[in-house]
Amino acid sequence: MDKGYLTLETGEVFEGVLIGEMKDSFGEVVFNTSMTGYQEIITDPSYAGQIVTFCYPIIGNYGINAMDDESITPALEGVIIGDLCETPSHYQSINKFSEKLKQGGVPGIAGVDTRSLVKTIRSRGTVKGFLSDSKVGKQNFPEEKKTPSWVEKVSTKKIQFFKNNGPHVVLMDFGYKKSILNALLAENCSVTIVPYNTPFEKINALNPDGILFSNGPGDPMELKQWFPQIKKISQHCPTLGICLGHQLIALAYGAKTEKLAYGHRGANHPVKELTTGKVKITAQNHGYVVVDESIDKNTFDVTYRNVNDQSIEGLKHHNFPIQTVQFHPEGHPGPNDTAHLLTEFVSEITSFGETRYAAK
Ligand SMILES: NC(=O)CC[C@H](N)C(=O)O
Repeated sequence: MDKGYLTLETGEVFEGVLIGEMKDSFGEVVFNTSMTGYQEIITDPSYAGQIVTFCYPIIGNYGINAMDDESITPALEGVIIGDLCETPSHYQSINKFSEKLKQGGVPGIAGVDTRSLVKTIRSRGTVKGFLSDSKVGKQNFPEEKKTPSWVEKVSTKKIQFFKNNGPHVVLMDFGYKKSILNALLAENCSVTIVPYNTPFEKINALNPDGILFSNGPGDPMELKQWFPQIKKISQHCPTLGICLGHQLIALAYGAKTEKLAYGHRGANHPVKELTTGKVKITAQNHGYVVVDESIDKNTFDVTYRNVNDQSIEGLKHHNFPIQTVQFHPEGHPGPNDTAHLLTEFVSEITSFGETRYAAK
C-alpha cells in the first residue's frame, strides 16, 4: 500500500497509508469523537471543505449499509483514521468503508496516530491540512485557494416535494441531512425541500405550515446577504433552526457568531435545558457558535447551554414561534434525548395552523 501524508499548515506531518480516491486534497482538519456513525459522518454535508479525523480507533468494522447515508454524495475533503477494518461484519453491510470512499471520490489515510493528531489540533486550534502521497513541508504548504461557497455546493438546485397527510414543512436546504427529512416524514409531515436562496415570495406561494432551516457547512457569515430574507421567512409561520439554521436565525436578528477553538463534533455532548435543569446528551458537529453577549435577551430566551463550556445551544423568540438549536435533535445513530423537539415542533405547527384557521 502506498504511503500517504497529512501535512498541517503549522508544519507537523502525520503518516499513514493512502485509502479511498487517490488524489491530493486540502481542507480544515477537524476531529469527531463518536464511537459509531462513521457512515453518517462521511455523508453529512456539513463537513464540506473539511478533512475529518476519527478519534475512535477502529473504522469500517460494521461496513456500510443501504440506509444510513445522510446525502447522496460525500461532501467532505478527506478522512484520517487509525485502524481501517477491511473485513466488516454486520448483517446489513453491503460495502466496505474504503470502497465507499473510492465511490464518493474521497481520499484518506489510515494507520495514523490519530491521538497525537487530535492532541495537536486541540493545542493549535483548528488548522488547515494537505493530504497527499508526499510530505510538502511548511514552506511549500499550498496557498489557500478562494474557498467556494460550500452551501452553494451542497444545497439542492431544484425543489423536491414529499407528500404525506400531516402539516406542510418547507425545509430550507443549506446542506440538510436525510435524518431531518426522515424525522419530519415520520411525524406525517409533507415536506418541500427548497434551495437555500429561495426568496420569501416563493416560499409564501408554497403555503407552508412550518419552516425548518437546516444544518450546513462553512462560516454562517458567508450567507450575510440572505439575513433579511431569513428574518422575514422565520416570521411567516412556526420555525425551527438546526445547527447552521440556528446560527443563521441568530445572525439575522442581529447576534454575532465566532469560531470555537476546535469545535464540537461527536455524539456525547451534554447540554442543559435551562427551564428544567435537565441535562441531555446530544450529537453535534459545528465549528462556529453564537456569541452569548450579542444576543438581544429582550427578543430571545437562551433555552440550552453546553455543560462543558457554557456556550449557547438553543434560543426561543419571545413573540414569534421560532426555536433554534445548535445540536442535532435528529442525530443519527443517536443519541435521541432531544428527538422530542421535532415532535413538539410538529405539534406547534398543527396548533398554530388551527388558531390561524379559527381566526379567519
Ligand atoms: N452542522 C452544522 O450545521 C454546522 C454549522 C456550521 N457550518 C459550523 O461549523 O458551525
